[in-house]
Amino acid sequence: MKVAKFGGSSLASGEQLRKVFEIVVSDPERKIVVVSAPGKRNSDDIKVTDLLIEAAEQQLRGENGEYLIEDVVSRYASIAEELDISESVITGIHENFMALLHADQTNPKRYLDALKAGGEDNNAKLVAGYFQSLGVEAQYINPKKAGLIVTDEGGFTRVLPESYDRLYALRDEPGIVVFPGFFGYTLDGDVLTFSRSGSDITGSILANGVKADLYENFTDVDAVYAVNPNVVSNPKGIRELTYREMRELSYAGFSVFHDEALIPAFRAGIPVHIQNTNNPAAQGTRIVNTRDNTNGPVIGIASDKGFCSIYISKYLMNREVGFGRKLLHILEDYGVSYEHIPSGIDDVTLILRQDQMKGDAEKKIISRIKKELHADEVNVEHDLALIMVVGEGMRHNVGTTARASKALAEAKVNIEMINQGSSEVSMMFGVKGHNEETAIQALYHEFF
Ligand SMILES: Nc1ncnc2c1ncn2[C@@H]1O[C@H](COP(=O)(O)OP(=O)(O)O)[C@@H](O)[C@H]1O
Ligand SMILES: N[C@@H](CC(=O)OP(=O)(O)O)C(=O)O
Repeated sequence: MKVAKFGGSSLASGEQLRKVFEIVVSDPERKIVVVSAPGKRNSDDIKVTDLLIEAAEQQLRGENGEYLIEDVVSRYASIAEELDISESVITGIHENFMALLHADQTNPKRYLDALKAGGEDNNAKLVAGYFQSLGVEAQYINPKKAGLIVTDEGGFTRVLPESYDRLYALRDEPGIVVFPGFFGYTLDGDVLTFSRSGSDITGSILANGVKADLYENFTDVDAVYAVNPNVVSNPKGIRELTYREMRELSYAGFSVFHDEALIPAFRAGIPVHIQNTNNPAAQGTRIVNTRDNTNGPVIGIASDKGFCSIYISKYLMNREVGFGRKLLHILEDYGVSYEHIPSGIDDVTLILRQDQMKGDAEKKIISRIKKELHADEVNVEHDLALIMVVGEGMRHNVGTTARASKALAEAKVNIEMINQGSSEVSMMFGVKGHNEETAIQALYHEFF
């Protein structure tokens, strides 16, 4: 049995849905179909999810977001029209979105999540209706009915482990199950969405729950490429990646697959296959536990912007018991998490996502570090990009760091920090945000 997830780009128009249908029915093993909300039809388009977020925010500001809901509904209507799906389906979708828009706003986060989730929920109904109209046994199944139970952990949606056992029963449903991605229900019956692009997570949870043989993730590229194809043209496609490599690369910026979507499939030993809806004959990329051929030290290079670093220096920091704890406690007081902590004898650097520093949080954090920890020096650097060079082969190859540093030096990119850390499959370089693309191109040409 296979779980097939289709992303927003695969569901943006009637023409795309036709391709999805052909793919699903061409393999009887494709039993569970997870869908996102309609995505962009071209590069200037807006995703349905973004329209829904804007509509919710307008309502919460006391403005009227109804015109945005009309835009959203017209997206479903044009798909339905292209595919000759009964108008009553669109009437139902319109009513549902209007009810969500005018729902109780006492808890703004819950209100926003419910409206956002409507994008995938209504799309699953539309896709199931389309499959039925072509004479195929298919049904929409709601995550609450299926038992996809989630919880809110400090603002992050996490699946509850008991969901997996409940979801197993989906195996026995008749025909094809069309399941909306991106959200689940709390034990109290509230809708909670995963983070953006979270339908990949739903697909992985379902693959684990039904103990699928394969989790197929259909998108709009022939493969996961060694670098972001928007930064280097025609980059090398990757045939096989390990879970660990993909986890590092998706965390560090490969937006093609959500970084939280690997763990459920990985825990159940289910391989993930990333494929192209627009070219299903292409080989795609398989994500597996181990791969035989390491093909040189590096398999991919990812990057992400929007980081800052706090450098703290204090003579004899290494001898001071509790220094790290006190430092991290200050961050905790402001609800700030860290990404990396490279350290030396007398110094430590905290690398954080800059957007967490709301209001005067940064000022307060710095002043407390200075006062409470009696630091000799505290410096903040903004607008950093982190570049992750990843590959299982790195463990067996000598000189990879030297090659990377040389390539960056030749491209005149100053390395702000290096962290080889405890991960055996990656090394990280911090560079100024404006050097990100130059750095990626230089590293790509060095290793590929
Ligand atoms: N290394 C990479 N390999 C392939 N695609 C990548 C990579 N890095 C970023 N991308 C981008 O990810 C996009 C696919 O992800 P996404 O837009 O979320 O698709 P979907 O609509 O299927 O969810 C590609 O079109 C590509 O622009
Ligand atoms: N529609 C949601 C969830 C999702 O997974 O979408 P996509 O498959 O288009 O990345 C979002 O835009 O975040």
